[in-house]
Amino acid sequence: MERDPSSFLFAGIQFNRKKFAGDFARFRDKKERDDPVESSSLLETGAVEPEEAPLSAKKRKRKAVSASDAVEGFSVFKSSKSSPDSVVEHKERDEDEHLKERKEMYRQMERDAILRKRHNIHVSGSNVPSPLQEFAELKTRFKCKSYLLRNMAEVGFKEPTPIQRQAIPILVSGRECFACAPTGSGKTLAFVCPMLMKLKHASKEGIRALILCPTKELAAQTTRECRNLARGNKFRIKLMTKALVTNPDLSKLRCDILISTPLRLRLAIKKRKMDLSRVEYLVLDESDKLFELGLVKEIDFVVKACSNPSIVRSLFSATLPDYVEELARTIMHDAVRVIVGRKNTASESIKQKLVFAGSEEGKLLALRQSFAESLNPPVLIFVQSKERAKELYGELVLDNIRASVLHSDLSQIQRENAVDDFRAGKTWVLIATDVIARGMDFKGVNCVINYDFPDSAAAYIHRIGRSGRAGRSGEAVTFYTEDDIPYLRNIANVMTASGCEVPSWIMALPKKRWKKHRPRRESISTKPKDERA
Ligand SMILES: Nc1ncnc2c1ncn2[C@@H]1O[C@H](COP(=O)(O)OP(=O)(O)OP(=O)(O)O)[C@@H](O)[C@H]1O
Repeated sequence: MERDPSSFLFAGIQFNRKKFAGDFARFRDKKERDDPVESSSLLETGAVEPEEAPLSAKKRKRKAVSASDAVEGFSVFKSSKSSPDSVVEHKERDEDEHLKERKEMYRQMERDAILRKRHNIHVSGSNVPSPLQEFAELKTRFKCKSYLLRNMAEVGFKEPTPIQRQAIPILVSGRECFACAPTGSGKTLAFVCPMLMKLKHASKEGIRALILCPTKELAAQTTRECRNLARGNKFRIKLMTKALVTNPDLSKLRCDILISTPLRLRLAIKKRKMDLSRVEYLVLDESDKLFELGLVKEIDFVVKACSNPSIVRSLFSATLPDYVEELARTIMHDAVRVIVGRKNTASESIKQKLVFAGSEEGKLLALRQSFAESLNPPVLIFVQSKERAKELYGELVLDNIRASVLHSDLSQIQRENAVDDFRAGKTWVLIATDVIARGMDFKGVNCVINYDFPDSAAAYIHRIGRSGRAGRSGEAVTFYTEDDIPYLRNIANVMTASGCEVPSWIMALPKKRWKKHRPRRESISTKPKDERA
């Protein structure tokens, strides 16, 4: 028997149209009267529709529903939850909303990608929060309090730096993050700002946030910066000083933010039973240095002591070796990785130069010549040991150069004075060991001189990063002798990566796996060799 082509809707049902012709006609008439759109269109469509078809069918359905708006009692019907039509309508609206949301999400992702590209921000991780276009978004998107925006504006922060654009939304959203961005690019604000936002207001609930820094100088500087940004709020921000560590009541310490070096913190936990179980926010600043100092156990101890399950941890540095990333992944949960520019490169605003000085005597001559001819203070000079810092200081004082010196043999007060005098412009030259190579923010250092060749590429990047900060230009001069030539290539690679020219013979040197390079050097002195002590 030939099948009636109009009966496909009833496929699988044995329906004798001839026998029930009268009922069929009545049914058909009624359906067409009640629902003209639906009846004709549905009957015309095939059983299998193309991909877009459900949408158009939905639109048609909506039209049909709107036709019934005129039906008496419709409003009661509409409000009835049990009505199947209302359920369908809700479902459709939800689907529409969902579709709109998805479209908006894709548009936002596109905008985020453009912004990240413009600022050289690279991210990896799931659902990374959108970067900031401007600081004002902190208020609209994250309800940042006015005092913080005011304080940032007062210190002259007009727009966020790349690391701030990305790291702040990540941390404020409660996500963990490890970040690598050039020296002087504003990483401190990138972790202090979200910390203040998350803490909201002062509270006496134990220690709520903790920042670990590799040196006392950097811890003091970070404390000052936190206090400046928190002005107008009653946050209690404490620096872990020697006096505080020896305080017998340390176990009862209540503060919103504590800033410490790992060793002092370990002492405080072990000897004074300091409680870190309420810490909501942990930052490891200069994280690679913290791990490099042989402090992996200490850091692990601190991370475990911060046992609050909702803690947000973050790692920041201008250099992030792979092993630190791996460590970060082991301690962090669903962290976002943020890299600004290229990983482990120097700031592009620094003009870098290599100078062959031949011998130790040659270095002193070259330095004196530079002072006589071209050096523009403030100048920061790095040497490889405290003994050499003292020797060079002795020489420069003879030349009537207004210099100060900073090394680990000095008392804390003497170290602070050396930094303060240099900051205040009372001294023009600061001679130092690597103790201040990391994180120290001396505004307007014109030139960094690596009097002694740095002992690693990371040390080089951080040392020269004391100049050329916050978008200013700077200069870095690195002296080298015969002993340093095997290690030149590693520095040259950093230089070329940040756009500086390097003689081709240096680039042709063999690559060398770099362990610490700290050769024995002749003492710094203009005295004849047989007269030296
Ligand atoms: N948004 C901003 N606009 C202008 N200046 C800023 C901004 N954020 C920070 N700064 C300034 O930039 C300088 C460098 O900032 P910061 O010390 O945080 O750099 P950093 O990235 O931590 O550097 P390092 O790797 O050497 O530790 C500081 O003087 C700081 O006040």
